[in-house]
Amino acid sequence: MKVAVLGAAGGIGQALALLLKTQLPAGSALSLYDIAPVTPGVAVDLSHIPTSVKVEGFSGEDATPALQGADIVLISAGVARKPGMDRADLFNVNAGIVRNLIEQVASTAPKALIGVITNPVNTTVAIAAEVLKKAGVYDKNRLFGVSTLDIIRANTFVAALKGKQPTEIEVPVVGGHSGVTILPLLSQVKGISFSEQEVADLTKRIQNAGTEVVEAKAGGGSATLSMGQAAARFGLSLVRALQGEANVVECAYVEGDGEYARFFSQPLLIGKNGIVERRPLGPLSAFEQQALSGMLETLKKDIAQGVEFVK
Ligand SMILES: NC(=O)c1ccc[n+]([C@@H]2O[C@H](COP(=O)([O-])OP(=O)(O)OC[C@H]3O[C@@H](n4cnc5c(N)ncnc54)[C@H](O)[C@@H]3O)[C@@H](O)[C@H]2O)c1
Ligand SMILES: O=C(O)C[C@H](O)C(=O)O
Repeated sequence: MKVAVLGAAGGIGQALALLLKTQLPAGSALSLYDIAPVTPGVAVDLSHIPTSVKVEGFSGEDATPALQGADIVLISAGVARKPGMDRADLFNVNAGIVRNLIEQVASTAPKALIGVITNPVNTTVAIAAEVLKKAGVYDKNRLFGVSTLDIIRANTFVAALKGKQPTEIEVPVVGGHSGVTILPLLSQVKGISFSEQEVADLTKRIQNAGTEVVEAKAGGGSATLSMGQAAARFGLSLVRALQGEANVVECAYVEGDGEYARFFSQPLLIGKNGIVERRPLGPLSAFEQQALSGMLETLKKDIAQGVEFVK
């Protein structure tokens, strides 16, 4: 099993690489790439941790040496928000970075499962899909926008509010990954009920949690450590699915049947060839139904921007 991390010298990339070095199955390979010259050094640093995971690091303009034989590619290359910015403000820089890296994935690891972390995810995943399509290698079952951070945040905030262990809680979060497009399905959390006020407050907090971190870091970037953990959870789920484990289910932002929008985050059953089944959202409360219809215009606009960029 080979996992490549693109953007590996960054805040997310380094946290993710550390978690993968310590948690990938023995015998795996971890391949780190970043434009920054420190990247081979990050790999040497990690290589001193005593696990049976081989680490290599590559820097410069060419990502392909890192991508040779990759089964999974996780992409966090790009710029992060500063206070006062929306994720959409990152489009001008990150759209080109994602296009360039996906072109290299298309030529070097066309069968890999790809997880896009780089923001704005609602748009960068559409860019990735169009680039892969142009290269003739697009498989909608193998491309994922990583929205796991919304889920782990939701689990944390619900557990804190209700005096539960965070590990006992699993909140499905659907839609997209920015502002109103983030929709936690609190009505589906087993064994817990919420007042209307709690639902309104929790939903808002989960939607604004990225901004909470950006403001707290005061110009020093956005979520990196919690995102590293979220990306590791998602990446390790992909690993388990590729290894043939049954019942691997994660929410992620993927191309579906277009019922709500072309790309939409929903629960997915993942197997050896990527997505096996897109699971329905299940019953929604009136609040959730309203939030779902309210997000669609924004989400569709974000997606169209990505499609237009590649045309
Ligand atoms: N999906 C999510 O839930 C989520 C959560 C947090 C952050 N993010 C996004 O992830 C991205 C990275 O965040 P970060 O905090 O790690 O940023 P960072 O600035 O710490 O790291 C980004 C890395 O990308 C590298 N890079 C830039 N251009 C590159 C290129 N062309 N090729 C290879 N590497 C390149 C940089 O050298 C840097 O090391 C941002 O776009 C951020 O908004 C997404
Ligand atoms: O908020 C950001 O800009 C980063 C990330 O998307 C997050 O949710 O923390």
